[in-house]
This record gives sequence, structure tokens and C-alpha cells, in this order.
Amino acid sequence: MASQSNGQKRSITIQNQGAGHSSTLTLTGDILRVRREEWKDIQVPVRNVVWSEYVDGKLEVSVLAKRGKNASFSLVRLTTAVDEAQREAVTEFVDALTKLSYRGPQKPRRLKVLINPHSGPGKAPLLFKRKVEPLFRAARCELDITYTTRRNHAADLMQDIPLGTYDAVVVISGDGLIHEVLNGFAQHKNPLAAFRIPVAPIPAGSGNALALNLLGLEEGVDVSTAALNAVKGRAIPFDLFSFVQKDTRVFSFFSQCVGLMAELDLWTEHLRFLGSGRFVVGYLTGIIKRKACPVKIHIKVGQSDKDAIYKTFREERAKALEASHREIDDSSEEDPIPSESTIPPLRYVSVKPEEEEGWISFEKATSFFYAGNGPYVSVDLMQFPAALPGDGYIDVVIHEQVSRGKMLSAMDEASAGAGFWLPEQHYFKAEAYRIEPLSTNSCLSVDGEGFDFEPFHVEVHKGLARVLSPYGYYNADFFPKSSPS
Ligand SMILES: Nc1ncnc2c1ncn2[C@@H]1O[C@H](COP(=O)(O)OP(=O)(O)OP(=O)(O)O)[C@@H](O)[C@H]1O
Repeated sequence: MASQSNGQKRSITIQNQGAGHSSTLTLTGDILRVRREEWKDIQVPVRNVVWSEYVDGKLEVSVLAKRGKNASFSLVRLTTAVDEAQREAVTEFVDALTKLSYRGPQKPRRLKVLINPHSGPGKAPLLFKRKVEPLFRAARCELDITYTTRRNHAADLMQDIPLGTYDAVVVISGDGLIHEVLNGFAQHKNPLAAFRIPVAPIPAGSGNALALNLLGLEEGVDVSTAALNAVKGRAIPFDLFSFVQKDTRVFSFFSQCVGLMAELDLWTEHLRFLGSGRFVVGYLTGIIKRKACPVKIHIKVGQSDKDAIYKTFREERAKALEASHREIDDSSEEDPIPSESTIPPLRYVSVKPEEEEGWISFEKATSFFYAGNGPYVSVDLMQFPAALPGDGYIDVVIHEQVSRGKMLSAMDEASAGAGFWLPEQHYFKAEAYRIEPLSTNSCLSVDGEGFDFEPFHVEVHKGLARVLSPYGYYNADFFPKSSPS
């Protein structure tokens, strides 16, 4: 055995007498390296450490690693008996590793797991068994598993979810089931407390925008990294939106959309096998049709100057990034529940926008109106690059009706948010908005689900819900103005 620690580097070599092979673990800054005689070397950032412990003379370290150039992440578990003489050194090493990898106490979580066998291509149960459950078990999580059997099953369960019993609700499906979970919380007898239960998305649906935004383009499509987020991600405040139409009030967590971007979803329903590629086909169809979206739009504007929005975004992102490196102690984890026990009242639903200060009307011919709470709406489109999870605003994009050529060029670098800077794309940070259709000739979708194309009102509830995030912010950054290509 050899154990060394010098400054940023700690290394420990364990000679396993019985099996006759040795394992060396080296921690250099934020990187853990595992060498074991019969294995290929493994090198991972400490945030990929799932669990590490030394109990009863046995060391166990589980990590998520890519074992091959194009491989996806998989769980790698090192278990080895440790000689009594090494006890102190191994304990020290594991303590250092745990502290770094969890940035605080390593605690097994109690997870309510919802699996939708009918989401996306129907692989959620298989992904759970193969990738998610082994990782949860390695992290000692306590699991309460439900396979949803029908529409609204998850909402009904969330309506009665016992408080103080779960550290998170894990949703193995797409955005539709997240929408259901949050609307279930809203029906709880103590909705504000229910909304404080963090939601952790695991992408298994056809639209997985929340996972994509929290984890980023690469990890947001990876089931294992999303499962790791459920195990050790931090709860962050997350804005929700009341969507009010006639007498119905629904909580939307992600988007509302009118015109082209809502219609293309319908036009390409039969092309689901193309994955998110179907939206590209839909947009191209939209260019050919070049249909107008006749609506009256009123917005309660927080910010509308693009340079100022970009500046605020950069500042907020830098703050969140800095906070994500800080160690977290138990007290900073406390999230007091407000004393009221009803859903927040609507503040703007009865105002007359034309007469109110702070509201503007948008009059130009429009091809679509899109409001959302996360940069990526799909891997190909960063529609709301300046979106922040809990800033108290919904990001609004209104796309003027322009020539087919301009519509086509709006596709350039769309996945990196370059459209933000186009003069025909109007971008607002809004506290509320109101839409009145001027014809019946379009459609409306809320969190990807179709709604009647009739007048509706939306307003923001700042930080009402919680989501788990590995970074504390959306893992997406976009083009500054000076380099849009
Ligand atoms: N067992 C089930 N059978 C049918 N529908 C279900 C079942 N369990 C859940 N659902 C419904 O399936 C929908 C899943 O939507 P979600 O977005 O999570 O997955 P998806 O495959 O991406 O969906 P979509 O392709 O319709 O957008 C939810 O509205 C939910 O009510």
C-alpha cells in the first residue's frame, strides 16, 4: 500500500492480497483516476462519482464513466477488500472524495420514481432497469416506484403525495408527465409544500426539454447522467406559469406557443420516428406555407432591450456558476415552506392591458408567438437563449412575418441561439401576457399539448417549484452579438 497527499493530489494504492491485483485511486483537483490491473484506466470528474464508502474493511467507489470513445455513460463499480493497516489512509481518501464529489454530506435520497411505459419509443421501463435502477441502488437510494398505467395517474398520485417522505420525484418520461406532476402538486391540500418537492427529469419521451436545459446538449440526452442528477443534484427555484383560458387554470412549466411553431408539431405528428428532426421538416413546411398568425398580443414587460437582457443573463449565469462550486452544508439546504397553503392568486388576470402601465401591445404581422422557460426547446433549437430557471420572467419571442429567404436564414445556428439577435425576432422578459386570436386559423400548444385556439392569459409565479440541477443553472450558453456565426 502507498498513500500520498500533496496539495491538490491524493493517491492511494490498495493491494488486494486474495485476488492478487492492486487498485490505485488518484484524486487530482476535480479529477478521479482509477487504475485496476485488469481494467482500462478510468478518469472522471468528481461530479461523476455516484457513491464512495469504506465500511467493514471494504472500499466501494461507483462512478459514471464512458468506457470507449463513442460509448454512453455507464456505471462502474470498484469494490475491494482493504487491509486493516490501510484503514486510516483509505478513510481519509474516501472522506476527501465524498466531500468533493457531493460538495457536502453524502446522503442517500428517498425517491418517488414515476415511469411511463408509453412515453416516446416505449423504452422507459427498460432504461430504468438497465441504467437508472442500478445507479440508484449504488447510491443507496430508497425507491418507491410506480409505472403509470393511464393518463393522469401521476397527477392523481401527486395530489396526495405525503409531505416530508421524498427528497425528489423522478420522472422517467417526457415533458408531458412533468406537466402532469406539477399540476398534481397544484391539487394537493398543501400545494406550496408539494411544489417544494424537487422534480428530476430523466429523458425517455419524445420531448425532453427540461432534462436538456438542466443537463446540457450532451448530458441532457443521457439517461445515466440524468439519474445521477436525481441522486445528487441540488434543488433550485423554478418559475411556473398560470395559463388561464375561460374558467380553466393550468400550471405550465415550460412553454406556450401560437402560430407556426405550434402548427408544425401537428403537421409532423406522423413523422415521430424522425425524433426532433421532425421539427426541422415542420419548419421547412412552414416556410413553404408562410402562413400569418393573426393575434392581438399584450405583454407586461420586464425587459425588452436585447443588449440588457444578454448582460443580465451573463451576470446571472456567472453568479450561478460560482455558487455551483461552493460547498453546501446542511443549513444552506433548508428551504422553508411559505405559511400560506393555497396556490398563489392571479395578479393580472382582471387588468385591462390597454389601460395599465407597463403593458405593451404588439401590432406587427406575426408568424409565431412562443413563450418559454428554458433555452432549448429541442436539440436543434435554442429558442429562448436568455431564459433563467427562477428569474421571475417568462421569455417571449415574437417572430414577425418575413420573407421565405429570411425564414430560411433564421435556421442558421438555431441550436446555439443565434436567432436571438435577428431584428425580426422580438424578445421580451415578461411577467404576464394576454393573447386574443383574431381568426380561428391557427393553433395553440401548452407544454407541447394542444389547447383550443381561444383567448388566454399567462402570468409568472417566481420560483414556485423546485427542480434538481447538477450545476445550479441551465447548462446552455449562447452567442454574443459580435459573433453570430
Ligand atoms: N400507461 C399510460 N398509457 C397511456 N398514457 C400514459 C400512460 N402513462 C402516462 N401517460 C400519459 O402519457 C403522456 C406522456 O407524455 P410525455 O411527454 O411524458 O411523453 P412523450 O412520449 O414525450 O409524449 P408525447 O409524445 O405525447 O409528447 C402524459 O400526458 C401522460 O398522461
